[in-house]
Amino acid sequence: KRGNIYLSGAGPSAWHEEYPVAKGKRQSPVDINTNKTKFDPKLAADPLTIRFSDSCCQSIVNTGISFQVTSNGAGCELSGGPLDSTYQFAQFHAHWGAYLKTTGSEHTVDGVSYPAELHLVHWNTKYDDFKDAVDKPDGLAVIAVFFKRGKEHPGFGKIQDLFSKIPAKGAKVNIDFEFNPGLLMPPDSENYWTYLGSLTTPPLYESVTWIVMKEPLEVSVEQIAILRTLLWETPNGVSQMYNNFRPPVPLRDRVIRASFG
Ligand SMILES: CC#CCNS(=O)(=O)c1cc(S(N)(=O)=O)ccc1C(=O)O
Ligand SMILES: [Zn+2]
Repeated sequence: KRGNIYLSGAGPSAWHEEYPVAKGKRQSPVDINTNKTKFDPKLAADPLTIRFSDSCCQSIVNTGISFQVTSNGAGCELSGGPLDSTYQFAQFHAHWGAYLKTTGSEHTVDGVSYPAELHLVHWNTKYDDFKDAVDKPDGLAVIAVFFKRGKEHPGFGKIQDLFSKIPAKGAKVNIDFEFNPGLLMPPDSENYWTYLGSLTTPPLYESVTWIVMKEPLEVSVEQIAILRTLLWETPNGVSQMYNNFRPPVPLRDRVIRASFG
């Protein structure tokens, strides 16, 4: 089915046909070559301030390419570090791979993938709203958190319990319990890499300041499998959602800065 951007045609490698910016100068994701990152003491001097609240997540929707927990952003703001203004939390979603595969994340570290990657999307409050910010060069800031297999993460499990209620594209349910997205930050969220990039799905706007946490978050192997119980449309009908990630693209003329030495 044409609707599936990862499975229709040649997938991500064909996106440039409809979205020429796919071959642009500040596309995402990228491989983070830790020998070429540059420690920037300014990032440590003005620490990234990540504020979330218990009441900021309203609903969860199946977007057809991932789940998306949406927020009105109340009390959830991001500032400091590489950011010159305050960004407000809008939604989080994830990307993941296939059964028994090690791929799944979008960013890689020294060529190594994680099984999944969480994205917490924020928009620059200098603009009127998300829609106004989404295509501006400083419009969005996305925190990326790698998932690695380990101990169970009960907090994320509460979100995954809702997956069975959103079986198809467009399905949406309210979140009627308190969920603080701060639970999804790794224990140490001072160490991150940052670079100027883009959305990793069409329309691929070059509007994202990426903040990639160095430390992954542990979730259980069962929780990684539960991601694949979400459903999406494919050329062969409705099936399990997996491999909804764009592989890394060339870094071009960019340097990835590190908040740590
Ligand atoms: C118009 C437009 C737009 C972008 N929307 S998004 O920032 O929520 C987003 C961001 C990303 S990502 N992977 O770049 O953070 C992926 C998917 C989405 C989405 O629409 O579902
Ligand atoms: Zn994403």
